[in-house]
Amino acid sequence: MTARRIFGVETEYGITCAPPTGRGAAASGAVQDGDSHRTAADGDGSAVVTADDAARYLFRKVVQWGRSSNVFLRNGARLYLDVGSHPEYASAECDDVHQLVVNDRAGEMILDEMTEDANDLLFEEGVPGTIHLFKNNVDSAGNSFGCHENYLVRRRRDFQAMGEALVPFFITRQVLTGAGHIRVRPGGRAAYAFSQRADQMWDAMSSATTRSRPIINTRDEPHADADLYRRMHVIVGDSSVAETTTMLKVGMTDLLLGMLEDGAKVRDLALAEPMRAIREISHDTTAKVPVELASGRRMSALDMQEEFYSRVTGYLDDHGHTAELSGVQRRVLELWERGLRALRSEDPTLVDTELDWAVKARLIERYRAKHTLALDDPRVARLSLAYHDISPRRGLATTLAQRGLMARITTDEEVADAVSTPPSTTRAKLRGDFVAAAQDRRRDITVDWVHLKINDAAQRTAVLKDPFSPVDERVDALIAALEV
Ligand SMILES: Nc1ncnc2c1ncn2[C@@H]1O[C@H](COP(=O)(O)OP(=O)(O)OP(=O)(O)O)[C@@H](O)[C@H]1O
Ligand SMILES: [Mg+2]
Repeated sequence: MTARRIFGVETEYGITCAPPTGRGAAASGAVQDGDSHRTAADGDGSAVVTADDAARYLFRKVVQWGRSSNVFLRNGARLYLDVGSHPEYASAECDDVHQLVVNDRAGEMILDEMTEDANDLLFEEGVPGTIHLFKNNVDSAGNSFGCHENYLVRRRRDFQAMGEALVPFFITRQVLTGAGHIRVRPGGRAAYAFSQRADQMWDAMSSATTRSRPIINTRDEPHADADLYRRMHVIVGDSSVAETTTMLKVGMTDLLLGMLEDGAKVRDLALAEPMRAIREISHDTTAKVPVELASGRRMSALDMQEEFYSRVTGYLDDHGHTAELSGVQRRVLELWERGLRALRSEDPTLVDTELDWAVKARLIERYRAKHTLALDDPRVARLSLAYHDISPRRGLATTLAQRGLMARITTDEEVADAVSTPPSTTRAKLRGDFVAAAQDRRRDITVDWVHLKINDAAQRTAVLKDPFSPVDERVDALIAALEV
């Protein structure tokens, strides 16, 4: 059996309040306002709601019931407003990639409902504008925000070495899992790139997040038994719109981690200049231009991803794991291989309903051809932004999926269910049940990834150091105490 692993994805969302033109952000020229102190203004100069204010409207109901803008939900996830006014949804702990995609999509649904409520509130108060939420990584002011992946790994002395083996993987996987980005080249001309996030990363590994923007954050905060585990906190990925891109991003990383945890070494793929390579690779949409390795060898991102793919599949075969792979793991490997083939044969149609960069490129190219537009035309920028708008009405993903232009692996029913139901196989189940019981009985509690506490005279607390366990008698007792 491939080892069971806990993982979770945190997504920060872009937020803006578009001026009221009645046409929605995609058509109205909305920009994302990342600067909370700036007041955006529409064409005739009338002020509209800042991103900061929009975030406050968004969280007003949450603050009413949770008395905080940092809450844990019935589905085990965390929802909060961090600095910089970017709403964040941190998925519940999952132990299966499909389950993770479902919990992540439930987060979009929760945030979309909050957006609709906030827009109703704006309307009621006579405030002009429509709030939009974007699952992307950069706003029009150039501010970057993240999508972090978390993987539980066993604690061992060579965590740093494992991280170093992963850096070239994370730098090159963007040719498969990048969200696609129209960037402005020096000199002002627009060009398509694989990743929104690549230009924003400054460090390979570091214990700080925002200041240095490392690929892997090495801060030691396992949210689990610290004697046994570490949490690999990956900062570098683009947020994914297509479910299949999330699936591949997390699934391929999980399989590679399994191989490394089992003792396999990947030392020969270290890059000479990782932070230069990450940008060059993002900008080279052929994925075939070589970059220099520490060994002096030159390989392209495509060569390197082919190498990672063949090492992972070779490892699985050699250790008899291939036959035991789950359905979603097989799907991950199949898409990984097909993505590589699409790049090698320069045929994006092989993946243009599944990998964000290809889905988006196709959308943009068709639109440009139909209206004879340059890549840097503002209408193309708005279309590209609307790809990330989470609203099923204003955003494009739902329509693309309905037209068969974007693949899905979940059903609407599964996602709707996961709005209020935690994953059943991990610690998230205990947290979700506890939160639900407290909400139903209007009891005051304090919760984080590890702790569940009833805020009464007795201050009963359960400490859940095992993220794999969905059952715990102490939590049953806590829930019983809530119910009396
Ligand atoms: N033991 C664990 N191993 C791996 N992932 C975990 C574990 N416990 C929780 N997670 C996941 O890690 C993520 C933590 O999200 P959170 O936003 O709280 O991150 P953080 O790094 O602790 O804090 P911050 O975002 O404030 O820096 C969640 O998606 C959660 O499901
Ligand atoms: Mg977070």
